[in-house]
Amino acid sequence: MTKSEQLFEKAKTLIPGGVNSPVRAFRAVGGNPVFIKSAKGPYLFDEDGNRYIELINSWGPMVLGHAFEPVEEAVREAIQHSFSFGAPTRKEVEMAELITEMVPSVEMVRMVNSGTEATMAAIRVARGFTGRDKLIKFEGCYHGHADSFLIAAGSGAITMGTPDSPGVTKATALDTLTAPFNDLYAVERLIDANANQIAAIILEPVVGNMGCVLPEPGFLQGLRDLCDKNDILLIFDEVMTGFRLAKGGAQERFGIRPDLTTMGKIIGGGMPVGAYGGRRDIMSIVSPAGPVYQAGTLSGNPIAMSAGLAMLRHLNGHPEVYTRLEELGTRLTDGIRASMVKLGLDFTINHLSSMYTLFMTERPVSNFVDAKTSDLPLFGRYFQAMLKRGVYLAPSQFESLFLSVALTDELIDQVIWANEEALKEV
Ligand SMILES: Cc1ncc(COP(=O)(O)O)c(CN[C@@H](CN)CCC(=O)O)c1O
Repeated sequence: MTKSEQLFEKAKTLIPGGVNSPVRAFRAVGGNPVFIKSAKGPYLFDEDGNRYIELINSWGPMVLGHAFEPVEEAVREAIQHSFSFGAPTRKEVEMAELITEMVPSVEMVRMVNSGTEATMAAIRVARGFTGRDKLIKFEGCYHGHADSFLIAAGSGAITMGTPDSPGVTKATALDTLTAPFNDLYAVERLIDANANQIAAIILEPVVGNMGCVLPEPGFLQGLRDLCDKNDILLIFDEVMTGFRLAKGGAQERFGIRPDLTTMGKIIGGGMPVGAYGGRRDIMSIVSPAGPVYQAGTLSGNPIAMSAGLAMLRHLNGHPEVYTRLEELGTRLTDGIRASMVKLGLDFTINHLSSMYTLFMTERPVSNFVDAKTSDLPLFGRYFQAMLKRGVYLAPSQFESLFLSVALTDELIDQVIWANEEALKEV
C-alpha cells in the first residue's frame, strides 16, 4: 500500500469518509485521494513523493502559487507575537481599509473565518435589514454549508448527490426559493409569487460550483434591476471570484454594484478567513453597532490577517497578475480546444480568466440542468488519466479549476499534452 492509501484507511476510521471536506474524498472520480505533504509554486507533493501540477490551488486561495514568499514572511513575522488575542488589532483595521479600497461597493466589512460564515451572516443581515424571510438562490450554486443554502446546492453537495441535504428542516427550506441560473423570467415569477417576502437574491456572479458557468449578457444587470424595483438586496457571493477575476472581483469586471458581498479563499492567503460587507446603511445594523448578532472567537485572527494582508497587498499593487491570469487561462483553454478538434471531440469548455471547466457533454452549459448532462463516469476516468500524468484537477465535474501565476507557459503546454493523452485514453 502507498502511504496515501495507508493514511486514508486510518483516516476513514476516525474522520467521516476520511476527509474534513467531502469533495476531497475522490468519491466522484474513484480511487483513493492522494495525501498532500507539501506544495511549492505550481506544484503539490504527496506523501509518496509524487509531484503534481496544481490546477485547484486549495479551491482558489493560492492564486500566487504555493508558499508565496511575501505571505510566508508575513506569517513568520506575525507568529513571533503569539497567535490570538480575542481583542481588536491594528491588522484588522488595515484589512478593512484595504478591502474597502479594492472593492468599492464594500463600504464596511466584518471578518469571519470561512465563506460559509460570511454567507450565513450576510443573509441574516439581509433579513434583519428588510424584515423579510425568504431568499432566492440559483440551482447549482453553492454558498457554503449553512442550512439555508443546502437547497439545490452545487459543489460537494451535488457531487455527493445531496443537493438538498437531510437535516435541513422543512421550515428552513420553505424560505429558500430557487431558480435556474441565467433565467431572469423565473426570478421574476418567484418575486411576483412571493411579493414583499424576499429579503435577498444571492448568487455566484460567475459560478464555480456547478462547474464554471458564466452569466449571460444582461443577467446580472437584470437581477440588479429586479432587486431595485422590489426592494430586495442583491448579494454577490464572491468567495471564489473575489480578487481573482479582477482586483475588485466579478463586480468590477461586470460593472454591477451589489448591496452585500461575501468573500473568502484569496482573502486569507491560504489561512481560514471569510468576510462580508457592503452598503454602510446595511452593515450598520450588525452587532454591536446594531441589533443583528454575529460573532467569532477567531474572527480577524492576527496570523490570518497577516497572510491575507500580504496576499491582497500584492494583488492590489501588481495589476500584471490579472493580465497573466488571463494569458494562462486563454493559453490552456485554447490548447484544450485545439486538442479536441484533433481528436474529433466537441466537449464544452466554460472559461473566464483563470477559472474554467471542461464538461464531459457536448451541450452548451449555462445552468445546472445543462451541467448535469455531463458523463460523470467519463469525467472520473479523465480525472484519473490526468492524475496519472501528474496533473491535479478538482475531483468533481461540478467544480471550476483555478490557475495561479506560478504556472508557466511550459507547464500549461504540459497540461495540454496530458489532457490530449488523457482524452485519447478514456
Ligand atoms: C462561492 C462559494 N461560497 C461559499 C463557499 C464556502 O466557503 P467555505 O466555508 O468552504 O470557506 C464556497 C466554497 N467552495 C468550495 C469549492 N467548491 C470549497 C471546497 C470544499 O467544500 O472543500 C464557495 O465556492
